[in-house]
Amino acid sequence: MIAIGCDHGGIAIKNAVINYMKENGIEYKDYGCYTDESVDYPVYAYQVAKSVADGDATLGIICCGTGIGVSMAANKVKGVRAAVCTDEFCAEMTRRHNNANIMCMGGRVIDEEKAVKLASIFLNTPFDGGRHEKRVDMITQIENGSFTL
Ligand SMILES: O=C(CO)[C@H](O)[C@H](O)[C@H](O)COP(=O)(O)O
Repeated sequence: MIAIGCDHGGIAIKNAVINYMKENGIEYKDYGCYTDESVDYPVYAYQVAKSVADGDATLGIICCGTGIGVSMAANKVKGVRAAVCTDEFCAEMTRRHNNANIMCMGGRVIDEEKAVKLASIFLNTPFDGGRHEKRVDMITQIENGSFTL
């Protein structure tokens, strides 16, 4: 299951990504928001992040105006590696190298077509492992307070 959420700044691209997932039979849970009324992005970022961190969702997508606010909030949840992506290369590399489990996008930065393209790449690209495994483990150690130089 893919967890997805947004604030008012990201609702148009979130809806486009939801349409893509519907068309492709991808199971998802939409944590809101559901209108373009102004809301507070941490409310939605937190719910998607929790869903991924708890193992309910395999991956998550969160959209706000820039993608930055939701990524900051999501990355405060233990176990989350959320990446802001604005292009195809980053959407691919953050899965292959960082094993990102959440992608964040900005509805005031990219259009709906680009958001769908980035989502399809993010959802279909596996982690490369290998040398990247150790580096991702270091991120987890920083998170746990066990990282040493
Ligand atoms: O958190 C953000 C910026 O990093 C998001 O883009 C929000 O969507 C944005 O701050 C909302 O702004 P608004 O002026 O309240 O619509």
